[in-house]
Amino acid sequence: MLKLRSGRTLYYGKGDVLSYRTYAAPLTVRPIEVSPYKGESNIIFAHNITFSVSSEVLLSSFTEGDNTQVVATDSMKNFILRQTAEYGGSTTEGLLAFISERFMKRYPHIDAIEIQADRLPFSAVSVADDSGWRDSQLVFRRSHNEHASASLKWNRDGDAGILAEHESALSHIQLIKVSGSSFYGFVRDEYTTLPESFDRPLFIFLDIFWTYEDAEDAFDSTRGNYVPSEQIHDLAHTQFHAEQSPSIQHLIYRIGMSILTHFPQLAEVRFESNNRTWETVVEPEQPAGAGVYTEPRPPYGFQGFTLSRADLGDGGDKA
Ligand SMILES: O=c1[nH]c(=O)c2[nH]c(=O)[nH]c2[nH]1
Repeated sequence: MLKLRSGRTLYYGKGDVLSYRTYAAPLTVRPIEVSPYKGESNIIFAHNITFSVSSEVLLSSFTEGDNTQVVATDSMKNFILRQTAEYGGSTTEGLLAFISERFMKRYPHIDAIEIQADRLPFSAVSVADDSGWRDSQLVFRRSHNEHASASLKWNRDGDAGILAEHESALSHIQLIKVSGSSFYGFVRDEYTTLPESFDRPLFIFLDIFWTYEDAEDAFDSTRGNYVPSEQIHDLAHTQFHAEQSPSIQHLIYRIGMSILTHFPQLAEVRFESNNRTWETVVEPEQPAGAGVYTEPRPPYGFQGFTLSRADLGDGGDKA
């Protein structure tokens, strides 16, 4: 939310700016051992962008209906789409920085910008030819699974914008582990009806957010330090798969330690999780036996947690 120096909230902008760019520069990333991900063709580089601006000189547009300094949100949409054609990089964060920097230059009366984008994921379909199965370079399917996103805030300093905040994210992860999770030892008192569970089918909704020590690493993948959401996802999978979790609280802590250990270029990692554990209808009689579950009834539980490099301590974590 953008504010004036006086502390007054003042902003306007455009949401749902849908931008389907084709043939952006391919992304290549440094591989990590727990992920097969090495990069992305970026043949489709698509985003849903939200853009807003703030400025002292816009006050009169609210108080007096004076539109002389108002860049129409329709023009903002056109600006975003046209600049997207000119972007030469390969990351969502880089695209948002490019648009913001150009906007600050073009409209010197704008003091601050907030820009956010959800990547619209498309994955190549598999096609067979004489040498076997390969990814089509022409046909893609829209994915409605988890997606990457990023947000940036800029404040004007002279001719340019100075980056005030940045965050990258992987949103709407939904993971179920059918066995190997427990929840016991919690406070038992007159309000407790929940039985202790030593092996529950743990279904979590999870959003993971991260910030870089130096945001240039997010903007410019050629520096070799870009952290792709796919590798973050694979680290989260690996941790969930490998460990017996005593709670979601501890699970997200362990995922966070693993992320900060693998990526020294990150300053912080943040989690928002939901507990969507299936309700048991028919208890399995033995491990890996037939059980039947149904959707849990509301309400749901949630957790939030932030880790920074200070949490790694000396020598880092062995996660
Ligand atoms: O992982 C969990 N953490 C909790 O704090 C909690 N509370 C609850 O009812 N179930 C769970 N599960």
